[in-house]
Amino acid sequence: MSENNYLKHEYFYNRELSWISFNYRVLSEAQDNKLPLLDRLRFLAITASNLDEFFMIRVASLKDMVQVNYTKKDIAGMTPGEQLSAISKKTHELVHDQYDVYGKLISKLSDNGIHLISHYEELDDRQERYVNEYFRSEVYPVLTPMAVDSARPFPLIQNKSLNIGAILKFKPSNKKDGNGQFRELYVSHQGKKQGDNISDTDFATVQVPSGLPRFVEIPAKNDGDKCFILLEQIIEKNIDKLFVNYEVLSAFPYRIMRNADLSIDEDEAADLLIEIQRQLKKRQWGQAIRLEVEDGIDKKLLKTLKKELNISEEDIFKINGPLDLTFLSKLAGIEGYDDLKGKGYTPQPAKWIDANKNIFDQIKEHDALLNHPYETFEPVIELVRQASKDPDVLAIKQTLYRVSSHSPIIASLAAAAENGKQVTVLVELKARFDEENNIIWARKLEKAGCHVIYGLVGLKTHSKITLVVRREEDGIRRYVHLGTGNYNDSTAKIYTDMGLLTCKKAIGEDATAFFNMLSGYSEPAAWNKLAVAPIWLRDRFTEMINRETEFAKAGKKAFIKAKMNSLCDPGIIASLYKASAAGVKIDLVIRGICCLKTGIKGISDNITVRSIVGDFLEHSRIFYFHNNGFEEVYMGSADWMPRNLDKRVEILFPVEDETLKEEIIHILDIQFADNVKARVMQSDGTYIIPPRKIGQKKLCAQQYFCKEAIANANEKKHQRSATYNTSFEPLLHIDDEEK
Ligand SMILES: Nc1ncnc2c1ncn2[C@@H]1O[C@H](COP(=O)(O)OP(=O)(O)OP(=O)(O)O)[C@@H](O)[C@H]1O
Repeated sequence: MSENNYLKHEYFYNRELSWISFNYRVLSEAQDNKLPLLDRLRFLAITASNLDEFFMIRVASLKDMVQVNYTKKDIAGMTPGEQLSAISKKTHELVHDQYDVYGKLISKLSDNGIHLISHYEELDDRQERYVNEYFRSEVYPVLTPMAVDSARPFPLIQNKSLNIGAILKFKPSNKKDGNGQFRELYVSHQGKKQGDNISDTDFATVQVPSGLPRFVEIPAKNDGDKCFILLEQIIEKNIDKLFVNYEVLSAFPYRIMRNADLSIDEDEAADLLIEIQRQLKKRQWGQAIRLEVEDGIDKKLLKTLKKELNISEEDIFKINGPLDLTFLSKLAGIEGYDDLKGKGYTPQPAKWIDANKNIFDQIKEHDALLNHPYETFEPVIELVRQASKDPDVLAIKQTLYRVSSHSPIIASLAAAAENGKQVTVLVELKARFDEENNIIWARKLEKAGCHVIYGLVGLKTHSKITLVVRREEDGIRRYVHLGTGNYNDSTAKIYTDMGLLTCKKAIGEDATAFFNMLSGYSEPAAWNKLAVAPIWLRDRFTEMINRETEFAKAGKKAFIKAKMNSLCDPGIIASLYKASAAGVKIDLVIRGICCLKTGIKGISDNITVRSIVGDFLEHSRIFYFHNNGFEEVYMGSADWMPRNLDKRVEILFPVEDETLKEEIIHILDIQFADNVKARVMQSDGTYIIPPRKIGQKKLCAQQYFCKEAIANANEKKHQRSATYNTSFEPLLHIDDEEK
């Protein structure tokens, strides 16, 4: 059967619904009462920010399709309209479940002495005085109350902003608050008289300032407790002070989400930077696609919002709790309360690289594998830092996608340029939601004398590669770092990513060709080792999958193992189905979206899919092909998604050193053995905790790797000290008591 026979709608899950199922897996972490309370709060916040992004990008894009009457079905056979209906139903359920969890967590927090005021009526006199004073001194000066009437149009409400809408009634001549002369003047200027419809009730809105802390600590009722109130509650309580001469009939918070997708026509944009900056301004005012309001909101207020924001019923979310739960991530970091938090983890010294030694000597001796965040990101920072100072280094080239705000890598690159080295930085400006930040440091690098290039027009450069060219006794040597995650030292502490440090000639030559391709558009005749998207990578993956199919057909052992964030490429999935049908065993760890269905008779019975959601964000992309016993292991920046394979510049690189290869296979195998955080996809698309056989121990892959990294670091320490016995028992299992 050809691949096309595997492209039937019934063989695929819709990607958006699969994503919602992923966010449910994150939510189930927030529901897990074995986890520390504040960690659960953090997971709940993640589900909220994930959902925001989902609406702004995916839902917005489907809305665009519906608007232009695009009715083409997706791979699962759903039109954009059908997808939107299904998404609306599922996200309403998800939000309901989020707030169910929220209620439970808040009540548990309260049991532990951390109280979050849910309505200002709960305040006692002392707290009320505190809140009113806080409003007067900190909040009031920042607010901009905006009245809406026939002469003043509905203001542009910012994307993701939290606002308070109010229905007001004019109170003429209230001596205490002024006598209403200004209002009368205004009314008369409109040619209206007192008592005309404008003076009856008005709508007004005020933005909850995003620059002020979302939650404010106030005196607690009991000694030793902590008590917080949300900023919108403080404003709601004092809203009459914003609208003197009015009676506030009702006031409720609301939040809107707008279409934030940037579809920059890069072919036409003369200057990419200017275009992005222009788009950034525009983003604020995209079409409203979601309105969140408090359950119980005044009907008249809701009607006004609905009309003015031009939003349909299914896009309105009535919420039983505070809007925008992303504030919980900050609350989860509250000082003290260590008993309510996880133990935390400090990335350990890397197994293969000693921070105190010359990094080039070490890479020359042996390729090095880095396993973040279990091992520190320091060797990557150190590579660029030492290169910036090393008199023998001639050039540094690096792709940068998302960096931390005070990136030591940026500082080293700038220092290298100032030290007279050729520094070329390929900056990907279009990393979603990060554009403004990216422009700032790109300019900083340019000022320092780096060649900053902005990638290929129309193709996002998602690869993570660094090349250091060094003059050595026997000639020029190229040192390369290749990774699965961004050069971001902050996220490297919480995202699981892998890296390879090597000075193998073949990879060094490819690295040079890669940068020349990006800066000079010169296409190499052939690559030694790397497979690069968008031209070569899809074919390479397909060939390697098909090769396993052929081995299986020939009655040989055939095995594919892969780990990635998302799998939704129809072509790759069809190749996997074909391979499975031929007898190839395929084990996949897919954290997020997975459009592949397991358990289809004769199609995917040999495929297993599991997802791991844990304290660290699973982010590495690893690929294993049995290759008739000549095992091949690859890592890279690309998921099996059309955007990665066809629209981005991505790199897949092999790990050829036998010891490192074994390490990676071991890393994959531990993830396949996880029976704590893993969830296994069932043939109906649900995910379940893998059942444990009697006597089988619990194994949590992330905890396992933490312990292994600690054990490796200890072993290294012991080796250095002559007084220590060097024998060491590697940790093999997590204790049964462990969560
Ligand atoms: N432990 C966790 N579990 C689940 N989700 C998490 C966790 N930690 C962070 N996140 C969420 O994951 C999001 C980032 O995931 P994503 O796969 O989009 O990463 P990325 O760096 O954008 O990927 P890419 O390499 O494709 O650019 C964050 O915005 C955050 O909301």
